[in-house]
Amino acid sequence: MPVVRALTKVAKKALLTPGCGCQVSAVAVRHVSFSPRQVTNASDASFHSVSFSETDHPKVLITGGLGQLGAGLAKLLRKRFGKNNVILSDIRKPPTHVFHSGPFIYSDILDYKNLREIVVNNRITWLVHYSALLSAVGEANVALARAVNITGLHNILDIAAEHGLRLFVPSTIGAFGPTSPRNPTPDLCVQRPRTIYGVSKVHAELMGEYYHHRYGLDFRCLRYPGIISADSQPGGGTTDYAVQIFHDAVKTGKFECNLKPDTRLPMMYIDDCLRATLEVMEAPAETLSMRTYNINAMSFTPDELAQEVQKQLPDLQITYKIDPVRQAIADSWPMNFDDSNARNDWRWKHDYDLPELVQTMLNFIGSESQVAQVS
Ligand SMILES: NC(=O)C1=CN([C@@H]2O[C@H](COP(=O)(O)OP(=O)(O)OC[C@H]3O[C@@H](n4cnc5c(N)ncnc54)[C@H](O)[C@@H]3O)[C@@H](O)[C@H]2O)C=CC1
Ligand SMILES: CC(=O)[C@H](N)C(=O)O
Repeated sequence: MPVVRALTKVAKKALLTPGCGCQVSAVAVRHVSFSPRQVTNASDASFHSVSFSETDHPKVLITGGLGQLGAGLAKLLRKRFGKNNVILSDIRKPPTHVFHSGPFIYSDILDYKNLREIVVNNRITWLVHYSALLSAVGEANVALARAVNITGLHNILDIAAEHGLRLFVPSTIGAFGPTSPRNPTPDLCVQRPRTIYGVSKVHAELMGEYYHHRYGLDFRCLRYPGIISADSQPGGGTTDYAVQIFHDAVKTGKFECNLKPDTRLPMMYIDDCLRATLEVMEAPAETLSMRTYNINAMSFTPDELAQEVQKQLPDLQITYKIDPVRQAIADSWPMNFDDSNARNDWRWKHDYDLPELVQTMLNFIGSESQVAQVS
């Protein structure tokens, strides 16, 4: 098999070369990295990488940037690294305010050559890979979820390794399953998820860690809980109810919940999630004892969330109409997340607990709805 032979030859060469990706220091890792795909495609494989010393700031590409989290992350990173150093990308047309807030580019993660062109032409040094189909939409379209979440990830990994990028791929509480310890769920335990979303995320964790050890890829991964945001809509997950309740409470005073009242899941306000992402990306490599970390902030049930919202909006009426697909998923996920390794290694600390989350969401959505009524 020529592919295997070529790989073996190059791997041997790399192992004999000082600074091979296997046991090198963090600095060397950034300078020497290679991708199996480039090696097998090009006979004169040159292991190009852009080192951070060439630029003052990282040059960041965010894939899947028009979802719930991407625009918020772009805003945070642009504040830190400059507007033009952060490129948002997606396959959808950006809304006007996003289009005018900084560089946006079309990028389909299933198109390997186009991705490579973007990385090369823009001298990208950090890649934040947000494209994915989430848990509920993934179950509704398994073939597409498999393509985007698994084939797409392979493209991302190869391009990141080939160009010496620092790569962030989020994982999720959904990477665990019914046989995992659920209360609390530690970083290292049985992971046998029952959704294509979860399976693809375990695959991403393992592939990223493998590329780190095998090729020196600077892979970093956080397992996010359900993320709650006021100014962006969730993309079809099991935890979406915890965003929708705020919008419905303010707009109609009624909310129909698709999970049972006692379904406990780990959750986090978006500002904490995005800050954690920046912090782990900036953490010195020697502080990271692992490449995949749980992060957490709070854990609540629909009933507990509704009671907290009712402290501010006492007339809110809650009814329950259970979605069997989402309920089965939620019942297999962690109830509480143990994030002590993140807290110890790189000093992760959340700012928002349930009362602050509820106050912040209601303030934001309430003021938006007042503006809408005036105009
Ligand atoms: N929002 C949450 O509660 C959590 C999110 N995560 C992870 O964080 C990441 C971002 O999540 P969200 O923003 O909530 O997701 P989302 O579902 O809101 O957005 C995903 C984006 O990926 C894009 N996309 C789909 N196919 C694509 C393709 N072929 N090429 C390029 N882009 C494509 C979509 O157009 C969409 O804008 C995902 O990887 C997700 O698994 C993890 C745990 C919790
Ligand atoms: C927790 C997640 O990964 C996401 N919000 C989902 O519910 O699918």
